[in-house]
Amino acid sequence: IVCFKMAAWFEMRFSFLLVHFLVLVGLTCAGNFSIDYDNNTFLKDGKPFRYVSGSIHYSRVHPFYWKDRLNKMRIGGLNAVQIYVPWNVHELSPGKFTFSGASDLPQFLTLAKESDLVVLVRLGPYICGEWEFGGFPAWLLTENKDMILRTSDPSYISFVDKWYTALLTTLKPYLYDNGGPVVMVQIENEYGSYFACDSDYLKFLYHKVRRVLGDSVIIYTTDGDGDGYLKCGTIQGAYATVDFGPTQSPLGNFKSQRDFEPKGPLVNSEFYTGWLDHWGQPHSHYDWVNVAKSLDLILELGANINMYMYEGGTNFGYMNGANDPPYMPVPTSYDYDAPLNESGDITVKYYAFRDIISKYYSLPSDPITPNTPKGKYGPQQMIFMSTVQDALSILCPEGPTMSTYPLSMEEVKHYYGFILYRHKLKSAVTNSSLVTDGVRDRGYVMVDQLPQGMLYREDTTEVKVTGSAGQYLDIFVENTARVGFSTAMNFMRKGLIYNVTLGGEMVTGWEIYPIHLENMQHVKASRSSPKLSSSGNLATPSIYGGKVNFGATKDPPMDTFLDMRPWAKGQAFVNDFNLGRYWPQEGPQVTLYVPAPVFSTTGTNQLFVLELEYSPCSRTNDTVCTVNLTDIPYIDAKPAGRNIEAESRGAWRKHNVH
Ligand SMILES: CCCC/N=C1\SC[C@@H]2[C@H](O)[C@H](O)[C@@H](O)CN12
Repeated sequence: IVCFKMAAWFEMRFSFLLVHFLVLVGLTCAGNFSIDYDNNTFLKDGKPFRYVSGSIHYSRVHPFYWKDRLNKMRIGGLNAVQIYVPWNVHELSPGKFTFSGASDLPQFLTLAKESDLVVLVRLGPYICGEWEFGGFPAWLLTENKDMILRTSDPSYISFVDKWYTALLTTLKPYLYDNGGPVVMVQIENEYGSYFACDSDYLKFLYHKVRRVLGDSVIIYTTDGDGDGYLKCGTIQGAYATVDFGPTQSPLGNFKSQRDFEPKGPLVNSEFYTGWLDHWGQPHSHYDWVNVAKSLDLILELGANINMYMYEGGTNFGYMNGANDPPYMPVPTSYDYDAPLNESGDITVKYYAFRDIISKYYSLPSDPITPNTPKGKYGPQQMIFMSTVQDALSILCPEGPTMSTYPLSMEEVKHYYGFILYRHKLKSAVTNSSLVTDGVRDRGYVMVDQLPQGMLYREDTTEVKVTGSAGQYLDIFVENTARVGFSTAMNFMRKGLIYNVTLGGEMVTGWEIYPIHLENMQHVKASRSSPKLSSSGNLATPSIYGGKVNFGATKDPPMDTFLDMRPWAKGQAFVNDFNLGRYWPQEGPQVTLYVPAPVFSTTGTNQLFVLELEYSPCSRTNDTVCTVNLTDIPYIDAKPAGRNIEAESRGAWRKHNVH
């Protein structure tokens, strides 16, 4: 308003100066964020500025809670947040872009600005982040299964170009120079850790951003703190930053940044406050004292810092990622042992880091926001509804694709979750070997819905099968995640990706059923029952449902945690919201976070579960057919027994963490 009145006053008196004045006013009203190389600092509106930032991923927090988390981050003493833009939540199919609902990036940026936080946007197109396929949409693999990701491969670049145009035009109004919160944008992600080292690719990304966003926004890169990483991860014109975890000598960690940026602000773009988990591994935990001391040392240097993660959140649905080798999917919880835990609650790290920050900056006067209340709703009655096979007309309304040989999920354009491969036996088999090393990633083998055994990509490629001619041989495959790191990313097809033999003969003639679990709510209770394998530890993958019982309370539904013990492994929904995967017997995650906003406050609420292996339910005794809604999260169970695979996973962690 001030700017407008000033412009109007000038127009009445010196219209010939108006053009010049408006330009001046425009610059004055908009912000300006730049690098002062002589004084090794950022400048925000001409004044030295050091950011104390935290990573939060909008795709991992229910939109209802975005404001709550951002406000807690501000009160925690932060003046900035860093986000990833996952391509696969914004372009669900080629050319169809969405920035709404849980993918409403403009809304998230608006809320960040309202919380007086500037935003560092990590554009991708690759984001790593233990997110499904590192953020890449899986349909890229349908377009060209030989595409070499993260290179100047023309088939890859053509899709990146279209995606970047949609993203950058959406982002432009939110640049700091245009009055928004976005002060810096990152291209790619730890590119120096990738085998390709394709500078033409980085140049393409850099110039694309410059063409759309203009010359003033700071473009940056992030790499591990080693010259070997920055050698291929940096590009002329983009400010090079590094990432490293708790350290007693941060100046040493910053040396590699100084080797590439002799002048300019020190920046640690990922200061690890905790670490990622893998199914079957102990929950990662970083001691808060050690992390706080290191935070203090970094702030004492005057360096800029982004704490990764500050709010980890949840891999809802099928969006968890995986690492390889060996293949190791990450759980639904992305708690990361972060200062704000998965459900946004304050932890000891929050208090500790806030105290450290208060040595350097005065804290907001607001009181620390209380944690959201949690509902302890107790046991929830479930009932068997149907086996997957008996519900195919609902779960796969489009019907099967017929094929001589198995087709991958990408070839039938079904990218996430589950798919059923069916073959009608031409002759009887008795204890015959079914063999394939093409299952991606877990396959449940059945004949006439009777479980025969399980296939797993890492160690089980054979199952003994018995059946009669005319019976259906079914292989129900779970895609447990596409790897989001290393060269392995380029070999990420899912479902059955190689042929199958039975008794030494090639199996030909398949019906292929993509499974749409979001249709579970329409499945009618069937009269059949799941069949139990001879070993007793596998039952026909089946769907169970139950009406949520909140008890006598009149209060609106609260955040709660779904404890699936003693069920084995599967996928859980509340109404049509896909909470994610559960696997309590594998651990370390046992409970699934259920954000309150997924419950209806007016109608009834339903729980739906696809159980893959074994449920406690039986026709004769439904008192045991329950799941539990508790008020306490449990994500650090000790995986049972010696697990060679888990130990080798530990090797990955040692090998890969720089
Ligand atoms: C040498 C590469 C190590 C892999 N980098 C990791 S493991 C945990 C974190 C997140 O994935 C983050 O998205 C990466 O940028 C850095 N990082």
